[in-house]
Amino acid sequence: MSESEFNNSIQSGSLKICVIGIGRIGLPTALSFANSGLSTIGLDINSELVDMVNQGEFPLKDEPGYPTIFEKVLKEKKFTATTKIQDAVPQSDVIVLSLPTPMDKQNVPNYDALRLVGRQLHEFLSSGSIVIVESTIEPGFIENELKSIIEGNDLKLTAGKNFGIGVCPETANPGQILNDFERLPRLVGAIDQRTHNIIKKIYKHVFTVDLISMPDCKTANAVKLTTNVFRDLNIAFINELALIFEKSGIDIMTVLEAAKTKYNFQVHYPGAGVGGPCLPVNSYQMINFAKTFGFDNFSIVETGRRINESMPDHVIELLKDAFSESCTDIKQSTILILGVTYKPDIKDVQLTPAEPIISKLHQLGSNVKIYDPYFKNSTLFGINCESNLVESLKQSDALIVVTAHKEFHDLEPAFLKSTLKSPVVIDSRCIINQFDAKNAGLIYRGVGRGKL
Ligand SMILES: NC(=O)c1ccc[n+]([C@@H]2O[C@H](COP(=O)([O-])OP(=O)(O)OC[C@H]3O[C@@H](n4cnc5c(N)ncnc54)[C@H](O)[C@@H]3O)[C@@H](O)[C@H]2O)c1
Ligand SMILES: CC(=O)N[C@@H]1[C@@H](OP(=O)(O)OP(=O)(O)OC[C@H]2O[C@@H](n3ccc(=O)[nH]c3=O)[C@H](O)[C@@H]2O)O[C@H](CO)[C@@H](O)[C@@H]1O
Repeated sequence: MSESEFNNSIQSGSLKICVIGIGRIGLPTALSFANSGLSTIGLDINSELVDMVNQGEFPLKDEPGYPTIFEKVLKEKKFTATTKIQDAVPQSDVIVLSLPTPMDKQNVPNYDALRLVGRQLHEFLSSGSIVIVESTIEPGFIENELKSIIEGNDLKLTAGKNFGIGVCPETANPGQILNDFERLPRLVGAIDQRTHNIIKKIYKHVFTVDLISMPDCKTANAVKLTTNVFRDLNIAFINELALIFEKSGIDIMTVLEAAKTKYNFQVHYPGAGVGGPCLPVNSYQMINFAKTFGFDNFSIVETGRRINESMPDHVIELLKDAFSESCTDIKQSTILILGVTYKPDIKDVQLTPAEPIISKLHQLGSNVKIYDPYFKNSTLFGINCESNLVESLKQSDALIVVTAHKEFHDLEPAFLKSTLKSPVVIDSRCIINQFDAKNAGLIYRGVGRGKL
């Protein structure tokens, strides 16, 4: 299709969209496309997910606004899902890739899903189509790998000639994706100007947010990584500062609240570690990217990762210190983990720091309980999660706040003192007032807080 034909098909609503990967990001993306009036097919290898969606059950309960949009586009028959790429891709004009880009156990980024789908697109992509990669990838992956995979060796497809490829990196934040889709600017990069212009027209039609033109795909992907690695590093700085302040009797939260008054201080908070599918992975993507240019040691990013990955150990050290004060033997003790998701108020445990904390407690011979409002009556990390907070506290020798869900902010020290078997509280997110904790008779340790 020519640029003007794409424009006409957007306005007439005849443009056909296929979103490949309808997970946390891809499903809301597909629904937003459908909600803009464009018929959209969601493609996924997870047949249970596809069946669930086609039966009208929305899987992302923690994404406000989307259950309503989901019902609307299903009723309008603007959205369906399938596992069959051969049914979805040939009839689509625009293919959006929202595929996972995880890392392996050695922290090496894994782009196999994109490579596999790239080979399938070589087989099923219709001439004149546009491929838009929303997944978070290293700069250059499109230009140096994916483009050639889709082109293949039979000259059937040539990028810039009979198909276009570009990127619009994801910027949404789990738990508030709709809000972010309606608010946050999006980056657009492509292999040629025509594709760039078409992608901008499509995203302006669907998301109505500011679109920031980048000179090419790799620059757009570089911006995406830069912003998240910047965040990972800043958190590492505050985490290491927290260790120093603990020894010097300075309260990190008091420092941060005051520092926030400086106009150019961007506040970050200490914690049990940095989890999620973004920040840890994006830092290792950046490290991997640097290696391709001979920077075998992107030292500041690697140091930041080491600090953030050491925080679960620090939480365990705080527990050991508190147990030495309460003369509790960590072996055979029962420890309650409060909050197990990687960040507050969403149901997602990807790379959560709770996992290494739990594993280390088991190695020390402790019995671990989990209470998380998003995982009641579930089994996580081999543990049957608790469904009743009070009962869990009564059976526990210590409490570790790992993830500060909204509902934990009201926990009163006196209540904890009266319910815990022994009054030990490790607060990795500093949500409990340490003076109130002391006055209530708790043996309290907070990340970044000296002993009172
Ligand atoms: N989750 C976030 O907060 C977030 C934020 C910004 C960017 N991103 C990026 O967006 C991309 C997608 O992340 P996500 O969180 O939505 O992942 P996800 O795991 O929630 O969803 C990915 C989906 O792709 C499907 N899939 C995997 N291989 C497939 C294949 N070969 N064909 C079809 N479907 C396949 C999976 O079944 C899954 O449903 C990643 O690159 C991630 O880095 C995620
Ligand atoms: C599109 C995209 O890529 N969006 C990202 C997404 O990132 P995300 O979903 O991974 O969430 P994050 O908030 O970054 O948290 C990650 C981990 O870091 C811990 N943390 C956080 C802040 C802090 O001060 N101290 C901490 O210790 C926290 O507990 C958690 O484990 O949303 C962020 C806005 O929320 C965005 O900025 C960020 O670009």
